[in-house]
Amino acid sequence: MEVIRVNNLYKTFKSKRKKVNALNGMSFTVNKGEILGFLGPNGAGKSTTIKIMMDLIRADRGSAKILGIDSSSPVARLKVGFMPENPQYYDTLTGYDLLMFSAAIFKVDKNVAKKRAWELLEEFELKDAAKRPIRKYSKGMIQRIGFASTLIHDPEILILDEPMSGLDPMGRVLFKNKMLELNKKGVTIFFSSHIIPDIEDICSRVLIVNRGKVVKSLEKTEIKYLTTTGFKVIIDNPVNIGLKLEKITDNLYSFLCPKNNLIDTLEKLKTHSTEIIDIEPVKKSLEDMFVEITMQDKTN
Ligand SMILES: Nc1ncnc2c1ncn2[C@@H]1O[C@H](COP(=O)(O)OP(=O)(O)OP(=O)(O)O)[C@@H](O)[C@H]1O
Repeated sequence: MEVIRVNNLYKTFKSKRKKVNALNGMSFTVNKGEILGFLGPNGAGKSTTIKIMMDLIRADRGSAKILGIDSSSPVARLKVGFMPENPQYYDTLTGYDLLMFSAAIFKVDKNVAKKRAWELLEEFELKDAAKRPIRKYSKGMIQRIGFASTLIHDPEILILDEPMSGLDPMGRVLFKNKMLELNKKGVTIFFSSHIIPDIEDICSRVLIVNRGKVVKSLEKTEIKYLTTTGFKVIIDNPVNIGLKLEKITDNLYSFLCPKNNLIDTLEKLKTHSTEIIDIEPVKKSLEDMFVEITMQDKTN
C-alpha cells in the first residue's frame, strides 16, 4: 500500500541574478512499511522535495500526497513526524518543553503527552538534560531532542531530512537502531542522507536522485547483487588460464575473474586437471555505484 506519492514536481528558484531548476519532474512513491533512503549529491533537490511534502514551500507544478491527501492540506501531516535539516527550535525552551509543545501542536492529551515525553527523554538519553534550555544543548543533543519531538504523537510516517548529519558514531547507531525499532512496529520511514553506509545499513530501498529527479530506485536485494563486479576463484593447482594467479598456500591459488568472463574461465579450467575450491563475489560499494549512476546521468 502506497502512503506517499510525489508526482512530477517542478520547482524553479528565481533570484535577481539567476534561475535554479531545483526539481525537474521529481516522482516516486513510498510504500507502507518501507525504510526508504533518499540519496543524492549536494543540490540534487532532496530538501526542496521534502519541503514541498511538508508544505513549507509550494511546487510550480506537480503534486505530493500523503495518505492520499494533498500536502497543501494540514490534515495530510497529522500522522507524520518530520525533522528538518539543521533543526532550529525556540532555544529558551527546555527539552521537556519542546516535547510538550510538539504534543500540543498535534493535540495529544496532556497526561498522555507527559508520560510519552519522559519515555522519549529516556530513550534518547536526554533525561538529565530535560530541564535545561535547548540553547545549552550540543548539536548531537539538538538532533536527539528533534528526533524525539517527531515521535510524540506516535506517527505512522516519519520524514527526516539528513537526520544523522553531524552525529558522532554513537549517535548514528542510536538513530539507526531507533529507526529499525520503529519500522518493526510498522512506522514507514523516508529519510535523506549523504552517508551511504547509513543508507545501506537500514534501508529496504534507495532512491538515487540527481538534478531534480529520481535516476534510479534500488531494492536492498538489488544493491546486494548489482554491486557484484566479478568473482574470486580459488583452485588447487597453478594452471595457466591467462589470469594472474595469487598463491595462498602450496595447494591453494586464487585469481580474480571479471563478471562477464566467468563462464569462459570455468570452461578453460575444465580442460585442466584442477579443482575449484571456492568462488566468492567481489563487490563494489554502493558509493561507487552511486558515483557511476550520477556521472552517467551527467553525460546523458
Ligand atoms: N530558497 C532557495 N533559493 C534559491 N535557490 C534555492 C533555494 N532552495 C534551494 N535552492 C537551490 O535548489 C537546488 C536544490 O537544493 P536542495 O536544498 O533541494 O538540494 P539537496 O539535494 O537537499 O542538497 P544538500 O544535500 O546539499 O542539502 C540547489 O541548487 C539550491 O541551491
